[in-house]
Amino acid sequence: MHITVIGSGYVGTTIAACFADLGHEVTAIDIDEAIVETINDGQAPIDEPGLEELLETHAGDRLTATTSYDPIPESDITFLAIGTPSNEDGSIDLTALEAAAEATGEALADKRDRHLVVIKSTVTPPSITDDLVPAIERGANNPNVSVGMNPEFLREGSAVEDFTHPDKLVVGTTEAWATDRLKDVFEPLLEAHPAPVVETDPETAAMIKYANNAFLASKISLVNDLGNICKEFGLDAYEVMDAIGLDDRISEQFLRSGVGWGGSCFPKDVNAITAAAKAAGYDPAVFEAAVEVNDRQPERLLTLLEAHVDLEDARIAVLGLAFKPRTDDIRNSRAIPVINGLQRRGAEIVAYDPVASESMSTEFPEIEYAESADAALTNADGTVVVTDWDEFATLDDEFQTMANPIVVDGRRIVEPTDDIIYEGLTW
Ligand SMILES: NC(=O)C1=CN([C@@H]2O[C@H](COP(=O)(O)OP(=O)(O)OC[C@H]3O[C@@H](n4cnc5c(N)ncnc54)[C@H](O)[C@@H]3O)[C@@H](O)[C@H]2O)C=CC1
Ligand SMILES: O=C(O)[C@H]1O[C@H](OP(=O)(O)OP(=O)(O)OC[C@H]2O[C@@H](n3ccc(=O)[nH]c3=O)[C@H](O)[C@@H]2O)[C@H](O)[C@@H](O)[C@@H]1O
Repeated sequence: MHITVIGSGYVGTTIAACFADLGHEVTAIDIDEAIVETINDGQAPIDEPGLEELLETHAGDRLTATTSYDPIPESDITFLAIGTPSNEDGSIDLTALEAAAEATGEALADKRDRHLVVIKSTVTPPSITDDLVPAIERGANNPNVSVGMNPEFLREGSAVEDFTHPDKLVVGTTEAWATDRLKDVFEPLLEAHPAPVVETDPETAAMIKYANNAFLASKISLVNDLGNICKEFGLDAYEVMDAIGLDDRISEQFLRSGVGWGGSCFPKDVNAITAAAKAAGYDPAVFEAAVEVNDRQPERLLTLLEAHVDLEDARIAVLGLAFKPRTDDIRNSRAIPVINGLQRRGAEIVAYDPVASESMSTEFPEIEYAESADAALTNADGTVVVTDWDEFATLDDEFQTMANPIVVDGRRIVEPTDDIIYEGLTW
C-alpha cells in the first residue's frame, strides 16, 4: 500500500519508518526542510533506539520524505501526525493540525478513488466533528474522502519497539471500506505480533487515547500520594507498591513513585481532556487532583534537600534533565520545576544529563552544564536526582568528591551507602 504520513516528529517519523519496514511504500511529509533532508539521508531527526537503522535501510527506497503535499492523492491512505500542544488555559491547540488537515483536503480535491485520512495525533473527541472534518472539507468537500482516527500508544525512548509490539490497535472509522483499509495497513504487523483490534467510531477512538493517558498519569499521581504518606510514616513506598502490584487488577506497571510525570503527552493530555470536559459542563475532579499531586512532587524533593542544606548560595548538582531516560526530550521535564525551585532559593546549579543538556540549555542558558555526573558532583553541597538514567545506579565513589555527600533521590535509582546522606522522595 502507498501511505503518506504528514508530520515527521516523534510519532510521524517512527510510524513512517515502521510502515516502510512492514513493506509499504511510504512518503513522509513535513514543512521543515531540515527534517526532510535528514530522513532522506537515512538519518533520524530524533533520538530513538532502532529508528536510525530503519531509516538507513529504507530511505531512498521504500521511504522518501518531502515538503510537498503533491504525493497525497497518489497514496491510498494519509496519516496526520502533527503536534497538538496546549493553549494557555490547557485546552488543545489545533492550529497546526487544522492547517495540515485543510491542506490535505485541498490536495485530495480531485481524487476519484476512495481515500482515507487518518488522524494519528491525540485530539479531543468533539474536535473531530467540530474542527478537523470541517478543516478537511474546507480544503475540498470530496465524497470519496473518509476520515478516521487511529490513536498512537508508543512511548518515547522505546517508540519503535512499542509501535511494533502493540497491546491493541484502535481503529476508529465511519465506513466499512475505511475499516478494512486501515486494518490492511497493520495486517503484516499483526501477523508478526498479534494484538486485539478494537473497531469503533473516530470519537470513541479519540477518547480511548485520553482515557489511556489520563488513567496512567492519575495512577502515578495516586502512587505518589501513597508514596508521600509512606514517607511521612517512615515507610518504603516501593515495598508497598511491589506488594499491591501483585494484584492483577492493579498490575505492577506504572507504580514508580517519585518526582512525577512529565513529557510531551501526559501533562498536555490530562489538561486537554480536563478543559474539554469542563467545556462540556463536567468537572473531572480526579484529573485535577492528579495534576495537583504532580505539581507538588518537585517542591517536596526540594523541601527534603533543604532539611539537610541551606540552599542560599549552595552549589547543587541536578542529575538528569530529560523527562525520562533514553530520550533527549525535556518537554515538561520535572527538572524544569526543580531548577526553578532551586533558583528561587538562591542556589547555584550545575546540571548533568547524558543527552539532554543541549536541549535544556535553551530553557536555562544561565546554569552550568557538566560533562559527567562525576564533574557535576565535584564540590557540590548537595545533589538531586530527577531522571532515572541507568548510569546513576552505579554512582558510588563519585559522591565522595562532593563538599557534602547529600543525595536526594527523586527516582529511586541511586544505591544508598553508609558514605552518603541519602534521602528518598517516597521511601
Ligand atoms: N511524542 C509521543 O511520544 C507521542 C505523541 N502522540 C501524539 O502525536 C501527535 C504528534 O506528536 P509528536 O510526534 O510528538 O509531535 P512533534 O512536534 O514531534 O512533530 C510534529 C511534526 O509536524 C510537523 N508539522 C507541523 N505542521 C505541519 C504541516 N502543516 N505539514 C507538515 N508537517 C507539519 C512539524 O514540523 C513536526 O516535525 C500529538 O498529537 C501527540 O500528542 C501520541 C503518542 C505518542
Ligand atoms: O501519548 C503519548 O505521548 C505517550 O505518553 C506516554 O509515554 P511517554 O510520555 O513517552 O513516557 P512514559 O514512559 O509513559 O513516562 C511518562 C512520565 O511518567 C513518569 N513515570 C512513569 C512510570 C512510573 O511508574 N512513574 C513515573 O513517574 C516518567 O518518568 C515520565 O516522566 C504513554 O506511556 C504512551 O503510551 C503514550 O503513547
